[in-house]
Amino acid sequence: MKRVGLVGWRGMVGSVLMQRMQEEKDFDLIEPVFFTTSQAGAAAPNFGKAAGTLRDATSIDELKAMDVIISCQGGDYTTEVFPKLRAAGWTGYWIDAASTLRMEDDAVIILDPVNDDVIQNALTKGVKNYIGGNCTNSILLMGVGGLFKQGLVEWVSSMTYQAASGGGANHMRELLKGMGVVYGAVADELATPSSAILDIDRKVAQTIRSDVPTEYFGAPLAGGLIPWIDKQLDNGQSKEEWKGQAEVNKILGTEQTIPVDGLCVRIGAMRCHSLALTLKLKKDLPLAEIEAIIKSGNPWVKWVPNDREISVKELTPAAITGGLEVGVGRVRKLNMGPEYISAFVIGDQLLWGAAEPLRRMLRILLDK
Ligand SMILES: NC(=O)C1=CN([C@@H]2O[C@H](COP(=O)(O)OP(=O)(O)OC[C@H]3O[C@@H](n4cnc5c(N)ncnc54)[C@H](OP(=O)(O)O)[C@@H]3O)[C@@H](O)[C@H]2O)C=CC1
Ligand SMILES: N[C@@H](CC(=O)OP(=O)(O)O)C(=O)O
Repeated sequence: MKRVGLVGWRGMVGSVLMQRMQEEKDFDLIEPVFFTTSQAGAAAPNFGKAAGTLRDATSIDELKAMDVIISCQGGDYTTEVFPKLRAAGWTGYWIDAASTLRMEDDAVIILDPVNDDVIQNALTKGVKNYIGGNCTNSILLMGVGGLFKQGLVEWVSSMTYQAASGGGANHMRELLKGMGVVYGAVADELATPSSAILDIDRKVAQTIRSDVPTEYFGAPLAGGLIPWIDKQLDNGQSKEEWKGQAEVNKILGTEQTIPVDGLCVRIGAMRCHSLALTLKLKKDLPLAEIEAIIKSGNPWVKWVPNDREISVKELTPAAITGGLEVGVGRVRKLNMGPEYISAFVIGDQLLWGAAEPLRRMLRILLDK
């Protein structure tokens, strides 16, 4: 049985991973060893299998004893520990949620329903580093990967609506606190049907400007949005926007770069990222054929017909959150010409966007 080191298991991505591993009975197939950066020596969690005590996640000797390590601990941890571990001669498999190693030549970005061929090819070549993609890109490809796989996409513009969870647990809390602060400021007026809506609006605007907490997001998110995610690059893109083209092409293993660009925006959803896409296809295909190709992309595509009633019910964070289905809808031809189509893609960014590709990579290794 393979010894699998789990680092970052109690964080947000890690907790979702543990939940999925229990659901899929992955613990039956491995000897889990739990690591920590803060509580070494304390009792390890029991996810259906006793695992002794927590090991020190910075101990290269302890880590070296693992066949596989899955890290959801974050980029700083990877930067600190991974090079030391390899330098110490460790040849096990490293599976990671953090972006640190994604673009390295000796690493593969994993999203097996889309790029199993790339993963299998890398395994054959002896590649040992398998890194989860950026959540937005993974959801984009889980949604409309079928069109990419058939070589039909000339370019895609992706305008995103990204959930608070992309920042982490504290960001989700800040969003909820902010919602509470806004509501609290006008609770009395709301309880009084005769109160003037413009007075309520003025009070809400003032509250958002001055009282909504901004410690983690740096700007008020409740009742608003933030049109920038991640660092600023010299070319005017945000780092999140830069990842689009870089990662999508690496995931697909394209020989000729497919342009991917757009604006990434944080909105007040909890854990569903959405993308409004404009795709330029290489040819004018009937909508029915486009639908069939998108549906054939993978079994988790949830096709939503371009119908008002169904879209507002099925293509929303409320409908999609907590599940593995990736909603794809609002697909129609655009005024720009017959090769231009729109699509709205929505997925739970903690599942396909973070934990699930890591879990499935472990399974691929166990089945090898
Ligand atoms: N958030 C996301 O949507 C995505 C995140 N990722 C990547 O995954 C990595 C981890 O992200 P995320 O899970 O959000 O990070 P978290 O901040 O939730 O967890 C990271 C670590 O913080 C420590 N920690 C300290 N206090 C607590 C606490 N009260 N509860 C739980 N853990 C605590 C834990 O380490 P210890 O047990 O050692 O103390 C934990 O493993 C990052 O590199 C991120 O880039 C990738 C894709 C999407
Ligand atoms: N940056 C993403 C979340 C994330 O962790 O991305 P990455 O794994 O590329 O750092 C967001 O904020 O929604």
